[in-house]
Amino acid sequence: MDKQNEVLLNTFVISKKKYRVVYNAGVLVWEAENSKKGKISVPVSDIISVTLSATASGRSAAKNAPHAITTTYGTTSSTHAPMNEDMDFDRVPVLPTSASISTTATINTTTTTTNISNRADSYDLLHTDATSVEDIICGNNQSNGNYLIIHYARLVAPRVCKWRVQQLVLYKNEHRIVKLWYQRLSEDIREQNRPKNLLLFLNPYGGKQKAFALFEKYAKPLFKLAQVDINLIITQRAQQIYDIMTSQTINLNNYDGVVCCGGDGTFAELFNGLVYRTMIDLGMDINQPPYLPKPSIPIGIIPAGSTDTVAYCLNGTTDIKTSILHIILGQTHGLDISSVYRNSDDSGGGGIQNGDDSKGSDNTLAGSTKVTQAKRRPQLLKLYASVLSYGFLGDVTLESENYRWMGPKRYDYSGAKKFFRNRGYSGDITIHVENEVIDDERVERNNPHDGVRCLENCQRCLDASAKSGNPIDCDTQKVTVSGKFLMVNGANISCACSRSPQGFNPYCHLGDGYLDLILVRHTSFFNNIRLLLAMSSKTKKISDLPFVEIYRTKKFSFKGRVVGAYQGHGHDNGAIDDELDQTGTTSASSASTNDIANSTVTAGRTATGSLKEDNKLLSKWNCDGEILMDTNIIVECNCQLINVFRRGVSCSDTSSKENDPGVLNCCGVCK
Ligand SMILES: Nc1ncnc2c1ncn2[C@@H]1O[C@H](COP(=O)(O)OP(=O)(O)OP(=O)(O)O)[C@@H](O)[C@H]1O
Repeated sequence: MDKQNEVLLNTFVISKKKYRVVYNAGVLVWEAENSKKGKISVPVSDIISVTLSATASGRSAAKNAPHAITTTYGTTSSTHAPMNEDMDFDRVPVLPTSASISTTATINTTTTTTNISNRADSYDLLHTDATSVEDIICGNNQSNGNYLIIHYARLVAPRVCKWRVQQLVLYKNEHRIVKLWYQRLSEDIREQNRPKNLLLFLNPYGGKQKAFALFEKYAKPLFKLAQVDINLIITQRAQQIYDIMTSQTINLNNYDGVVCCGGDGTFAELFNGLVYRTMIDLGMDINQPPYLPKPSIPIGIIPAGSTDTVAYCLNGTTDIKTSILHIILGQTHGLDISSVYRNSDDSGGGGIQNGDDSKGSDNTLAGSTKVTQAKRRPQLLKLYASVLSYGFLGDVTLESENYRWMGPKRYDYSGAKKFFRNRGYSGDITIHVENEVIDDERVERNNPHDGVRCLENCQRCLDASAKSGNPIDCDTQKVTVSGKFLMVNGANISCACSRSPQGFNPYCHLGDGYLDLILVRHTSFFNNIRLLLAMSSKTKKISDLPFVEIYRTKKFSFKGRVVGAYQGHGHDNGAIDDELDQTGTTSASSASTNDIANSTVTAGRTATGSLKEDNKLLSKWNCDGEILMDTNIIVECNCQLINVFRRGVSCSDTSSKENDPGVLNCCGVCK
């Protein structure tokens, strides 16, 4: 019979009670006989491992097998003590499954070149037929075992999106039947598209500097249970992940994925390195690439940083076990990545990828030299996944680096200092807004306030993925916004985190190809307090505040302005600031915005003052937590440029109006 239609149906004993157990069409269902308790079902895509055992606990002599770990610290190697078997596992006992297959379960961390053949061996071992694997795993005694131990992942706390490993122990006195179930489930698990070999970078320096301890405690036992080989590289310095990824010494074809254990900065190094590596492999000019190529290998993040915004937005939580489980289960989805380019007058400011700019090559603020500039591509500075922020957040990041010894508290300290100063930052922003004509009326195509969150199986992201190779021609209008801002933020994702559950905009999507540009005008100190309260609220959104504007766009450019620098005015709450707050403008046209007030000059082009003094009056861009030295930039969102291990967030709040079946739902942030 066709395997898909073959139904396994038997009675097993679970915790001394008889259960009817069915396995059909990739779903395992168990239901107590003579009980009103409901059925429990688990899809095979959530089953992590299945073991045949002679005992209900699954313990065997193999548990005591020594476990050597060799870890690469940058370029030097050292050997660790055997792995601690008594790790927190949500009280699920660690089974002998992988412990007995030392080549599989060992965390292989010697240099990548010497490691490959070992990993290949272990991989082959895992892919031999079920009987021989069973013999290896269980030993002769245990191959006659009548216990089938199944480990699976389950969403145990839907409101906070937490997943955990659960254990199901099935017993039957007929070994033949238990073995049949074991073989069938093992086979179906092997057919799942899951990573078997991962390259893992660990940043021991980020967050509370506990990444290695967290890895040992949570990641190692889970990878061991799922029989995933890990090549672990512990970083020794900043930028090392980027350097390793872009060096051709590492053969990415030997891995099913590259994962990092750290914060947003560590993840940024990883995907920057991966995209640049892809450009290098394709022989592209990495400084002025004509387009950004999609890497073929998926990446993942195990949160161990300070804010862990990316992990929170991918999984709806910064819970480390949840992230590891999603990596193990191997589902991947596209994630938008935004690219930042230098916006210098001679860069042309346009001509970046997708032919999108063939129409808009005059996207620098001065649009006069269209023909010559269209051919020049601006210089690529950096890629980011969460947010690019100018003004308040840029200054906080810049200053907080001086207090890294404080750990995550450094942001509170620097943030408070900057908050009380309430500085404003002047600039001109040109936003490419897409329009469509409905009933003879030109309306904005993308509404950032549409109330549609990015949840599991997000339709908006699925549509974007289907269209990405086939861009839709639409009417793009340039909107110019000038004035003084507390912050200018280009949010690639909602940027929610445990401290800001709604982030900048809870309706921002992970893979729709658009970023949300959030402009917070410079206003009173009282309004800043309102902003702070909204940012930390579970229900309020900052877009409800009258001094916050959100634009959904694929592209924007920014030029900072030094205001009244040589008129003897201070820039912190000075009279001129108030004056300029009122002159802040928004105009929807493709006209140049060079006609700005006489008292202002565009950064880097001051006529009388020194560049150094100008720079003091400007802010810096915070790009995924790192500082960018360029002020004048062009930003583009690249639809689903990278594939990340994530499942998407299932929404638990069924009472929410946003989750009506009729409303378009998608992946993102749990309430
Ligand atoms: N061994 C190391 N020594 C010093 N710096 C390192 C090392 N390894 C990585 N780094 C750098 O540490 C920086 C901060 O790391 P990361 O962003 O992961 O932590 P974080 O800033 O505490 O967390 P988050 O970004 O989530 O707030 C990264 O930019 C990375 O380049």
